[in-house]
Amino acid sequence: MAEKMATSGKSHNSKEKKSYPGGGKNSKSSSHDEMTLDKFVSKMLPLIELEKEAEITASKDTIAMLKPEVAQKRGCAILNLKCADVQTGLLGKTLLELQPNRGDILPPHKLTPHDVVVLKSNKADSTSAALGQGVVYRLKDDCITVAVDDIPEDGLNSSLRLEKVANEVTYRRLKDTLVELSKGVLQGPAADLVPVLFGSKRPTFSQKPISFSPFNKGLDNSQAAAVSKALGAHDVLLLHGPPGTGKTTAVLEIILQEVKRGSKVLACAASNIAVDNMVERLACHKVKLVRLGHPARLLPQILESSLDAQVLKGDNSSLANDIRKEIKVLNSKFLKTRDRKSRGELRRELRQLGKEERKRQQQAISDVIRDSNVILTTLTGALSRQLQDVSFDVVIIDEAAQALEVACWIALLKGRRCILAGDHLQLPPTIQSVEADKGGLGRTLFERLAAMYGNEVMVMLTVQYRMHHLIMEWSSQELYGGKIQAHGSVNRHTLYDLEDVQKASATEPTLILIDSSGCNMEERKDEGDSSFNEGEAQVAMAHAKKLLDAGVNASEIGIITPYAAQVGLLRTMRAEDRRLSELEISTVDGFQGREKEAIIISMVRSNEKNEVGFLNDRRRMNVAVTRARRQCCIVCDSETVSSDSFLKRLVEYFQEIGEYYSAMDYAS
Ligand SMILES: Nc1ncnc2c1ncn2[C@@H]1O[C@H](COP(=O)(O)OP(=O)(O)OP(=O)(O)O)[C@@H](O)[C@H]1O
Repeated sequence: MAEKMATSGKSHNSKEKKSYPGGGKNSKSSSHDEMTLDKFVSKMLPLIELEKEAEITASKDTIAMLKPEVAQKRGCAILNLKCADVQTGLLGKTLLELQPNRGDILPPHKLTPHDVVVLKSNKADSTSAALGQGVVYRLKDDCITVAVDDIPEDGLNSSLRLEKVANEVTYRRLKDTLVELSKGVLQGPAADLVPVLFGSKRPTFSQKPISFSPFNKGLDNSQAAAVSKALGAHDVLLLHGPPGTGKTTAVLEIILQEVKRGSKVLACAASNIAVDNMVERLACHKVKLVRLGHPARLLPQILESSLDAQVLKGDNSSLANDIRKEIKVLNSKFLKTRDRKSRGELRRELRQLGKEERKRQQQAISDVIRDSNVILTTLTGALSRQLQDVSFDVVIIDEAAQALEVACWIALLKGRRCILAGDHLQLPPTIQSVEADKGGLGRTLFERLAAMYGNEVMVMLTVQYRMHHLIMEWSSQELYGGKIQAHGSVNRHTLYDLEDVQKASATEPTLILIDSSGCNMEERKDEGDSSFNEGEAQVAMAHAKKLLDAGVNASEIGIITPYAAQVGLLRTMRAEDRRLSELEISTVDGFQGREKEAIIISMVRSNEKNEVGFLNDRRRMNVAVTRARRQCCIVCDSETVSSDSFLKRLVEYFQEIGEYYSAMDYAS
């Protein structure tokens, strides 16, 4: 039976995959890994369709099947809204500002900026047509602003509701990319790259190592070697960054070096937050960069670097500004006009002006793109029309091991060379459709190339800046061929080195194993078939409280558990003690890419059959353990989890090197 995790009902590819610590030595592909371009396109097209269907079904399940009031309770709809203002945003979009009809603030909801939403009349039933569709642009406690392409013809004066819907644009872009990949690549910028990435032409590197004068004087040897190898790559390099090894630091140096030698760079990642992270860290260097993407989707501190902000500063946009002012005047007229004929005329006029504004804006956008050396965007954002016909010397993808291969191709088709940074030994992208997952949609390009070319194209960073060496050692030995070292700044750091933290039995150890075996702490299942373990949850909380008592800040502690029901249970317990409000409780997936000073892992599984479910995915436990900087505490039933040899070695390592407690002693 499929296990339920706490990723909004998403399922993960949990099957064990072969790992390549540092890559096989020039290992040419096995027949399983051979993938021609044609095979790839014909395999992926139906899988993307399956994934799209799964997402649409999931959103229909939550909204169309529910009464609007229930949908609102679940946070995926907001009822009883009124349209308080209509404005024009960049590129001729219309911004509708919606406020609650009753009360001052919006009811609790789960809508976030960049969600796709439909606007309906409040009275409409689930099958009624929408007044319009748009993207959440801005959110405040008392209003929500939605960007729509066209002003709804009617209904804005009535009471309204918003419903979240599946985002089909992404899937359309993925499909368009596959079609593009199958037909036009022989002439495009990536014409020489494509055969290398599909194994029909071997990758090549410059004969001599490329020397460079680093912008970041603190680069370690492995980072410097990786940058040199990247600069010498004629087609592709995989930059393998195990947890905490400064992968983004190396990526930024590569970007700066590429710009220095005159390259035009496209820098991408799957998530907005990872792209913003690069923008923020590049901002202090004098490099001409632009961040593409809807302003509502960017961190406030990088808005200055956004395309929209830069376009506004450009000469070409002043004309567009005048047109926008005119549109605003007409818009308010439109809102007040009741007469059908006059409304029709106004709408025609608005459309015409919108068209004119778009033309001017396009010109302003082209100017900014042409003048920038580095363009940063999400992978799907790389297909936006602003980048049509723009090509790059190099495409750099951060977090590439968490991106769908098809999504990577959106960016890759625009460049002659590519650098992919990531770690295929951490969790891959989340796939909703079980069939698409089984079919291989979640297999990343990073993983495929690591399997196909191994060390021929891969370079690994080997100094990590996060974990005490004891936390790192297990992961390094199990997954990275024992090649990782802890930097001196973290090698022996402890919780009690932190300001205001006392040396105590809870804060002294680096590794702790709290064993619930024989303590009558069996797992149970909730109605949704997700596992939980009340005894373990109590023990995990008890340890968190001991840390608080010794002076550790709640915000520096994280509890990680793979199961949705256990996350729910722990959060309920957290709500009972105000001191714990900043304590973060999440799934492994929720913590990927992040860290805490102290991590408590609740494994949950405790049963007579010794079943461990998806705990046996090495990547999941690798991510969980390596989130910890100074202390990692595992709560588990050692007997159950030791039925898996990988987990057995983990338990034995903690037992041998760390402090060992029985859950019984601990709870008491
Ligand atoms: N050469 C270095 N010297 C000192 N500190 C470094 C160095 N390289 C990276 N760091 C530090 O290590 C931390 C992680 O760096 P970075 O964000 O680049 O890593 P990452 O590999 O992208 O992270 P993650 O492991 O979360 O994917 C940062 O605090 C960074 O300042």
